[in-house]
Amino acid sequence: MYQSPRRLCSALLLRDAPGLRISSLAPGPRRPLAPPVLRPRPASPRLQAAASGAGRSRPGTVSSMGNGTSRLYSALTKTLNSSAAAQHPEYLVSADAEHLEPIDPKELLEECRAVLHTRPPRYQRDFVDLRRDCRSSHPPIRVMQWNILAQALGEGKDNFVQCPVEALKWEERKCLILEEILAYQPDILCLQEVDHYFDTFQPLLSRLGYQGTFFPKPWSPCLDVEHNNGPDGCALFFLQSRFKLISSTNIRLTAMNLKTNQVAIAQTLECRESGRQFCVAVTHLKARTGWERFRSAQGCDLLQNLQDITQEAKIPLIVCGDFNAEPTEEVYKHFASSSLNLNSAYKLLSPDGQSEPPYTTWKIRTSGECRHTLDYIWYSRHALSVTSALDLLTEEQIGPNRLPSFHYPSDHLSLVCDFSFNEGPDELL
Ligand SMILES: NC(=O)C1=CN([C@@H]2O[C@H](COP(=O)(O)OP(=O)(O)OC[C@H]3O[C@@H](n4cnc5c(N)ncnc54)[C@H](OP(=O)(O)O)[C@@H]3O)[C@@H](O)[C@H]2O)C=CC1
Ligand SMILES: [Mg+2]
Repeated sequence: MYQSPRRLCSALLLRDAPGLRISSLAPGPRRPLAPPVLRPRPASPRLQAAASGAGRSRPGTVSSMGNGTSRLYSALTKTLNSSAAAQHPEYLVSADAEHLEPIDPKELLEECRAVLHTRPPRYQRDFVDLRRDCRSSHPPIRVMQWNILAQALGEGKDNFVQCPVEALKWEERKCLILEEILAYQPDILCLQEVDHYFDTFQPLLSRLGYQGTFFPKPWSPCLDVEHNNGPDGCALFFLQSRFKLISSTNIRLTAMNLKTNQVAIAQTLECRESGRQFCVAVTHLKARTGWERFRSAQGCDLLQNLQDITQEAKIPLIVCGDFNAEPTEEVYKHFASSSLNLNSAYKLLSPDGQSEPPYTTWKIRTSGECRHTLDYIWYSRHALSVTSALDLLTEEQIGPNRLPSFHYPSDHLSLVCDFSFNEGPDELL
């Protein structure tokens, strides 16, 4: 397959030919690139998963011990029964991850692919190399931003009129989401619309070596949906092998001095390799047209909180979010011109580095087609550099029925960037 010099290796190896499985994890640019391995579809994908030596664990991810296949099978099937969290709405009480056995990411990926074997091939997205002069001696920090679509909203409220209900079945959609996370292997994962934290993402991701935090919306619209799985909210995960948690703040955003239904999580982390500290935040601002001033006020409140947490920008910052705002909106302009000195990472994919992508979400509702740029990864431009970013899906790949679909689990695309700390005079704010 041809790849332009700026393209790095294929990230999600998902064009399964009939009778063949493609198996490999997606290394980022800092990792040696292994081409996809095509091999015959095994009689038992789960046995194959246990036996497979293809792919690589990332440094810091844990390897399985003993009978990985059966443990993994039980891990995944356990998450299929998700009513427990809805029956026990102690949303802020975390499961005791210490007692859960580690999972090998390769095995979980194979397990997901086995569940998804009837789905159409997923599309490949490539990392675009943005390194100008990368002087960092430490491995980059990979950050994923993703509104994964709350299950209750997708099935009960969103009205994706061109998306068949079967495409939204949680048992399979969950595996599509996990497959995407496992393919890109982020060091930091910032999610919105998470309504399966305690029964799915927290237990599975903690077994992959992540530490997670969840902050639900106070009045989640999910709770209005029959058979909901609890409130949706923001979740922030980081790899414990790479970072140490220094501080964590759950923020209920205010607008015009009133508490709102929108939230954020901000954490200060320390890199274990370099000892450098930085702050990462995740948020999901108020949706819908007519709420532009409200979003703007929420953005100002978040910026104020981040000023305090970063000690007036002394600590480098990464902010991920579904801002529900096009770049023309006031809240975007507040972020672009803040004294925190932020840049939006995905602008760097444009030829002049000045334009946001044409869309990060694309869906068809009863009101018609909704194609918008709403999701962003902001970063401290003087302290950090974006060394690569995952390209978006093309219109053709997204398809005429748009998102979500049988081959993509959310109406929002994931954004993934690799960051390095600037070394030298640039890092001074
Ligand atoms: N019980 C109570 O007293 C209260 C209950 N509520 C509940 O909360 C809800 C509002 O919550 P709030 O957080 O302000 O919600 P938002 O307006 O922020 O939207 C909530 C979700 O709806 C999605 N959405 C956006 N546009 C549409 C659309 N056109 N059709 C369907 N879904 C859409 C958004 O997805 P995306 O971001 O991907 O666009 C978002 O995740 C109320 O509808 C009510 O159900 C709220 C306050 C009090
Ligand atoms: Mg939504």
